[in-house]
Amino acid sequence: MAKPLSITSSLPTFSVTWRAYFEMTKPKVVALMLLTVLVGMCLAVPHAVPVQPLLAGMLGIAMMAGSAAALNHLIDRRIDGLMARTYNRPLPKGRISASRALIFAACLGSFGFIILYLWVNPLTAWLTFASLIGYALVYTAYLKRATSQNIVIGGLAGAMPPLLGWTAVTNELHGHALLLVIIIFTWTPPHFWALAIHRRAEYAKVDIPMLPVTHGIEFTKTCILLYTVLLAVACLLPVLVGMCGPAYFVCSSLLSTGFIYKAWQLKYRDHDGLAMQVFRFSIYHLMLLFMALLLDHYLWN
Ligand code: HEM
Ligand SMILES: CC(C)=CCC/C(C)=C/CC/C(C)=C/COP(=O)(O)OP(=O)(O)O
Repeated sequence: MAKPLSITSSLPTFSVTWRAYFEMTKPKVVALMLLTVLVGMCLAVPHAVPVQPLLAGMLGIAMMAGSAAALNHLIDRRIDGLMARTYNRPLPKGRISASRALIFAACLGSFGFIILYLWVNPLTAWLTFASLIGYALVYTAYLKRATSQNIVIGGLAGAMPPLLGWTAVTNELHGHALLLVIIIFTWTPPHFWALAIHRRAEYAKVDIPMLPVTHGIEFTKTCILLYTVLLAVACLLPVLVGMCGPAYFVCSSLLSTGFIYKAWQLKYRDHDGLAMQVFRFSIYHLMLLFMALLLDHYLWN
């Protein structure tokens, strides 16, 4: 006898599949990027951000960043399947096929581009497209496997969001927006290398030339410390050019001191789990720094 049709039995499968697609967009990373987009938008104008570039800009940039992340999952599916941190991802686990992942990334990226092109401006659409190519193709498909400076050079794509927010509102490139890009660019190496120290053996196993694999852990710790000092200088630039006021100066100085202290500990007073503490600290550092930019902007103006 034929089984009765059940609508409820297909529901969990549907939600599991959509969760897998959502996971491919690296939602937490994109969420922090969107904060930096929002800050770029707010700092671009002295008054309130107009609603259309705000909503269409955030949506279009989120879709294109999510598309870039899904392409990263697609291109890296073989090595992801071999590393403990990533083996459970949708593609290596077979929860989504490669062809579906490609269609998903293509649709998400194309719709994001169209939204930006039609409802924001072509400059922002093309700059976001360049960031997508920079991350998904230049970094993931080439640099990641080619050089230990992979994340330094590739970091430029991830650093672009505040500039994208700025151009979404003004349709112009501005030096102040570039300072925000420089901050994220110098933040990326200590952010990632702290994690790479913890995951060194896994990267070595799959032949990915991350700095701790090619140059050793001590050298990487020195680089992290030097980059946190460079980041502290980069964080002062908005104050030096008169873009930010005392509230930002105080907050950013505290955050810089904390990050340098953590990096110094990692180099000279390391203990179990400290590398991952530094990685987590980096995420709070960037989040609080951009919130401080926002707070300062509305106090200062
Ligand atoms: C080339 C540049 C970058 C590299 C190589 C990189 C690398 C990574 C890696 C490997 C993780 C995963 C850690 C894990 O699975 O436990 C991670 C997590 C994270 N990254 Fe980055 N990152 C970069 C740029 C950025 C940027 C620009 C942002 C935001 C503006 C960002 C925000 C985050 C956040 C929020 C997490 C935590 C995600 C979670 O808990 O699921 N990263 N990053
Ligand atoms: C359009 C636009 C703004 C694009 C930015 C795209 C984007 C989501 C960048 C995030 C950077 C990131 C998480 C890199 C880690 O990749 P990985 O392959 O080294 O790390 P994994 O092993 O965790 O995948």
